[in-house]
Amino acid sequence: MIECEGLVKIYKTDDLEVVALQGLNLRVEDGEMMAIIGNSGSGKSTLLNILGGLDRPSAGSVSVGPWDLLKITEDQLVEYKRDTVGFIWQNNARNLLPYLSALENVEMPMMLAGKADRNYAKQLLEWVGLKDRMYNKLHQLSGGEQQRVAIAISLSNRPKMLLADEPTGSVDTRTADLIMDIFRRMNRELGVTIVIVTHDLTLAGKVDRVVAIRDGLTSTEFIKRNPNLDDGVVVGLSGLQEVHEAYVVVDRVGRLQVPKEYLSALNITDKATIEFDGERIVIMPPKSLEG
Ligand SMILES: Nc1ncnc2c1ncn2[C@@H]1O[C@H](COP(=O)(O)OP(=O)(O)OP(=O)(O)O)[C@@H](O)[C@H]1O
Repeated sequence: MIECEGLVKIYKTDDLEVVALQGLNLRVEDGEMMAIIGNSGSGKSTLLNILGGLDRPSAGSVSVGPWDLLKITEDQLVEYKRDTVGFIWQNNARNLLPYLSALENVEMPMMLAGKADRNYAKQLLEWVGLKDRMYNKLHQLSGGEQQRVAIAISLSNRPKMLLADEPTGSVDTRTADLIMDIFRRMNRELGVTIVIVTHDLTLAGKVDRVVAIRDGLTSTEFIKRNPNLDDGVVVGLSGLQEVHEAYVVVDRVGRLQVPKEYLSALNITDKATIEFDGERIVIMPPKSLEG
């Protein structure tokens, strides 16, 4: 479904260039539900905005299904966003209309797209657990309930891919669990491909595959050892590693990212020695050329 290779995004301001993505590789299969984690500023939102067609890549290649997002025209982009992508943000509720009911809020984008479908709108609200609240005005709903209305809206165009940027960032743990259950259902029953960007490792631990981004590059992949086990409680990165196997990502030309803390522990700055002993590849500080 998603293929990024050597994806680069440079933000240019008057006197500054920020390289937010520096040649990122990522592949997401059709029907997969996965998470992207990474420190603040590592490029997660940039990647999601590019995948959602909200921002243009600078170089490299990125495609979603049949769409090449580097070459796509403005008109095609409108079509792509309308038909392929569903988007969920942390504070979606601010994009909702408080004086309309939950149902009217879900119907509104359908009407704007010329595809009004009251029954489907009702079904979506039922799916997100708001069957009994669909006629309530938005302002009568709690923050968590509003976030679920937003999820229903993101599915109203029957997207093939759902992109969620910190979807549980402003709700409590119980609501976060509920939202994850909704995602899982949408993924399993409707086959929607789901990409979740999160800081929350507990949340990330609930999906089968987690990709970590560091400095605008995919650095590590965590793959669940037993995908049939739904969710053990994951606490911190070590928790993630208990349920998931961690792999360093090696790109097509053999590049991989060595964690900064390993490099600084060995005082490796710009060069290293690399040796192959038949079984392992060993990276060491450069050998002195003298003596
Ligand atoms: N519109 C912009 N103009 C200039 N620089 C930007 C812009 N958007 C993002 N950046 C920079 O690009 C880098 C990646 O930002 P991005 O928002 O993708 O990170 P993130 O991993 O989503 O962070 P967070 O978890 O804090 O949201 C950062 O250095 C950021 O300052």
